Amino acid sequence: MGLKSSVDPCSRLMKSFLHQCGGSAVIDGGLATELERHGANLNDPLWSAKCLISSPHLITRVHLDYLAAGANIIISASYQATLQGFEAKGLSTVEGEALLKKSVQIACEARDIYYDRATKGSSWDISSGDAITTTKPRPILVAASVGSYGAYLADGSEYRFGIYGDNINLETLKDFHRRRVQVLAESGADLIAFETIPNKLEAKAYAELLEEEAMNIPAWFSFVSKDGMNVASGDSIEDCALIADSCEQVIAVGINCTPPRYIHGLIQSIQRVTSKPILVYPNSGETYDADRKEWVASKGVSDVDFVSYVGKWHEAGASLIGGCCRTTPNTITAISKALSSRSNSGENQMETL
Ligand code: MET
Ligand SMILES: [Zn+2]
Repeated sequence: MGLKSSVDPCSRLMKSFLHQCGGSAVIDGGLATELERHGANLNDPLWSAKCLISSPHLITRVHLDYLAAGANIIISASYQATLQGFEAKGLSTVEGEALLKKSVQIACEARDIYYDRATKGSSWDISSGDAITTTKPRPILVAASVGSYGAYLADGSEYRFGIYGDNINLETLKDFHRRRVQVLAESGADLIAFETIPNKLEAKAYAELLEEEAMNIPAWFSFVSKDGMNVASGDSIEDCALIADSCEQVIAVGINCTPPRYIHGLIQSIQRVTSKPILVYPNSGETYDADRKEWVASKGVSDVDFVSYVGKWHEAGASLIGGCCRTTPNTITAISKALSSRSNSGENQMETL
């Protein structure tokens, strides 16, 4: 199923998707860190997008693992895939654009494979030899990832400072992102996931691009915070969420790659300024050392701890919940179970959607 329609407003479509999911939807977990766990070496300016060239089969495998774990939304491997980054590797614009599209194709193919397996089920009609459909497939969306300008810089800017200096302004950011977003908007994805947005300026650049280029695709805006009150640059989360709120194509607003302990307060702040659905997909709580390009394990939370937050986040108003860096298919299985047990026990808040 898709979210695109020229008739219905984007927001109504998101609400209907959530309704079909039983009131809340499961986002997948960390993609890049899961690729690494499977042996990929992502110590490269392209990070997970390196696998688009070197090991696309691994990306398929991780998407399939997240689908098996219960994800309703899988996010493509384009977080750090930029035309500028591909060019620095000696690739042409045509080749770069093909790789962007490939990231979405891989996710769509994984969904097809998953649906195919799920609809066939495991039973067979002995007399005819036909497969008997035993499972009703759940709705699954493919989100095309767009990482921030800081992600392209590949120095952890989006976390560390969140601001890009005097040379970067609204127009520079729009110019930087324009073609990539246009290509992804035409790639067959159901929505664009603007991830790890570290400041107001970049949110504004995305909102203006979506409107000015009349891109016919819904989007979500997801911010990153290091203190539970502001986004990484120090801009307030409310100001950022307001920009998302005023953009018609934005179907959900939230937070990703932020420690679980900050999420509850951030949901409350976002809720004060928007009635759009709220999404959260925190990281494991570990810290990323951008100089050494590795995660420092000391402050992480276990899957059990992570999942103990899920009910609270849902109660506070988040209707799309998943995981970001260093979360795994196990985390997503646990989130999926936690959300469906809430929905089965009648605790989900359908009336608020
Ligand atoms: N969707 C991206 C990933 O999981 C988000 C990365 S946040 C630094 O790889
Ligand atoms: Zn992350």
